[in-house]
Amino acid sequence: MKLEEIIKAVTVNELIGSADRDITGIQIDSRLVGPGHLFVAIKGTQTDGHAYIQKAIENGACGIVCEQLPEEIRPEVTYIRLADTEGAVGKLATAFYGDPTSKLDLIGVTGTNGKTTIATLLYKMFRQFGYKVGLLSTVCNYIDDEAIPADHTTPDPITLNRLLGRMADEGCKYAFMEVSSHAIAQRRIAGLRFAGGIFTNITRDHLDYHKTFENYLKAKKAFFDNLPKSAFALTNLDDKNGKVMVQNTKARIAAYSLRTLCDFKGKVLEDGFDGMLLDINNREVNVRFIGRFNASNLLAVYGAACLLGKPSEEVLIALSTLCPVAGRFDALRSRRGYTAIVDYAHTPDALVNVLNAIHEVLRGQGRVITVVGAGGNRDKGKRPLMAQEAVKQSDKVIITSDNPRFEDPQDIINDMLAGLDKDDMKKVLSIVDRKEAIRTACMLAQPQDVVLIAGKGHENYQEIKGVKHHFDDKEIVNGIFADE
Ligand SMILES: CC(=O)N[C@H]1[C@@H](OP(=O)(O)OP(=O)(O)OC[C@H]2O[C@@H](n3ccc(=O)[nH]c3=O)[C@H](O)[C@@H]2O)O[C@H](CO)[C@@H](O)[C@@H]1O[C@H](C)C(=O)N[C@@H](C)C(=O)N[C@H](CCC(=O)O)C(=O)O
Ligand SMILES: Nc1ncnc2c1ncn2[C@@H]1O[C@H](COP(=O)(O)OP(=O)(O)OP(=O)(O)O)[C@@H](O)[C@H]1O
Repeated sequence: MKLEEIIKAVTVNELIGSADRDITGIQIDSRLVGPGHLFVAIKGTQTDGHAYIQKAIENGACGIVCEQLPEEIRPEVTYIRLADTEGAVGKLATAFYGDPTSKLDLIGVTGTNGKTTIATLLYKMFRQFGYKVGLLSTVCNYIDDEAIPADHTTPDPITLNRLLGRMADEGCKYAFMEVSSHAIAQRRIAGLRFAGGIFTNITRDHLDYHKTFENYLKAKKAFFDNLPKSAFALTNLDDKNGKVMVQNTKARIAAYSLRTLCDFKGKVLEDGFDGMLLDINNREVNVRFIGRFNASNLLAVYGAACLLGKPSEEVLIALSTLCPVAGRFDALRSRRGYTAIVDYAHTPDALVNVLNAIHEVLRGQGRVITVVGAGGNRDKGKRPLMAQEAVKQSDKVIITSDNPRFEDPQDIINDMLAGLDKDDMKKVLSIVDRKEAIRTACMLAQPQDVVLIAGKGHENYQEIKGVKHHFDDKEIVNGIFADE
């Protein structure tokens, strides 16, 4: 593609060299640059991409987008100076990858919890309806049935547009994506035209990055502020910031709730460890999901599907066939009679919700044994809160490692224990080895009990001192069940 076509997408302050060049790739990382690429220098959180301009040229870049020109200007390179490269890169990538969101309907899901669940269920549902569909999610990205490993909730703008470009080229009619607050703040989604946005909820999280809850809220809200008029903005009225989230949007507002009468109103009529009976807009549907928060997620899925024009009857039928997303309230039954639930509740609020859901179903007929940890090198403030919430609603708590990254797992456990008093400690064991912790919880369980394995057991690995080790909570539980 010609450079002049790409840079039409942004306001250029200064152009040095020819814009009549063929561009074969676009990069924000000099290490990925190849011959004929356009390199965009971004001031990041760790380093300044401007320091790598010469490296990018050595690797073959023929165009440089920057905020400050380098001292050495080379005749064989075109330099494009503009005011804000971070804000521009998404727009440049969108232009380079053929404006994918003009060819498919992109729906973004944002909020502290529920993004993966809702985006994945919409992807599954629309494939059931017979469409080719894309998914961009923390667990894995999909271009229809092709799985592409994910290393972010929302990828960097180049990867994001490349994936969306492939989805459009391969005939996907819809793409569902998780939109993280980091991605909004860093404008990874700039240049994309959304057909819809869904808000789940907002509670304390990611304050290591956003610093204050207000900044975190502002980042999420910016997503809705920037939706186009043609899009829908589907919000959750059960969250206290549900209305605030959409107050400045130009998009068509719709709402879902388990409490208030609105566009998509639901109610839990019956619940058990095998599923729930829901009432959605006065029609009953059996679903294979557990917990009120999942009823809320399913309402969002229902609402979004209806807003995308699917008949409500068809959507209800599809809802009844959907299965839980791996590791999201995954209930496993032991031959000894107890239930193990693997859930990636990794915020205090998610932990409260999961424990509430377990108690709603247990109705005092069994005990709850919780295995919980907290991730390393992230928001330390939530560690004592996780321990406190676990203790409040469990009969026994085993505090253990949970993706410690570069930190010493024992230090993280100590931060969690610091939130507990002497009485709390009577219920608590700490076992650093996560496998051993799960095994001990299962050993302690009696028939009727529930073992909750919570915390972000980072999908299928644990990063310990920077090295990733395969680790899958569900695999461990199935191994224990096999030995029982
Ligand atoms: C703190 C943070 O969010 N950082 C993100 C940010 O990188 P950065 O600003 O820190 O980049 P930097 O390291 O300072 O480098 C600046 C620039 O120099 C470039 N560079 C750097 C070195 C070099 O040799 N050559 C070179 O060109 C870099 O490619 C970059 O363009 O922009 C990058 C591109 O989009 C992201 O990959 C990176 O994510 C880091 C790896 C990360 O871990 N982010 C997490 C916190 C994150 O984004 N999480 C959210 C949600 C998680 C959740 O909900 O649980 C997500 O969406 O995944
Ligand atoms: N609507 C909800 N309200 C509160 N908690 C929820 C909700 N949906 C899911 N959870 C809890 O959060 C956990 C993570 O769910 P999910 O992966 O869907 O969220 P997420 O927003 O994608 O988070 P992440 O991107 O960090 O994985 C679930 O296992 C459950 O414990």
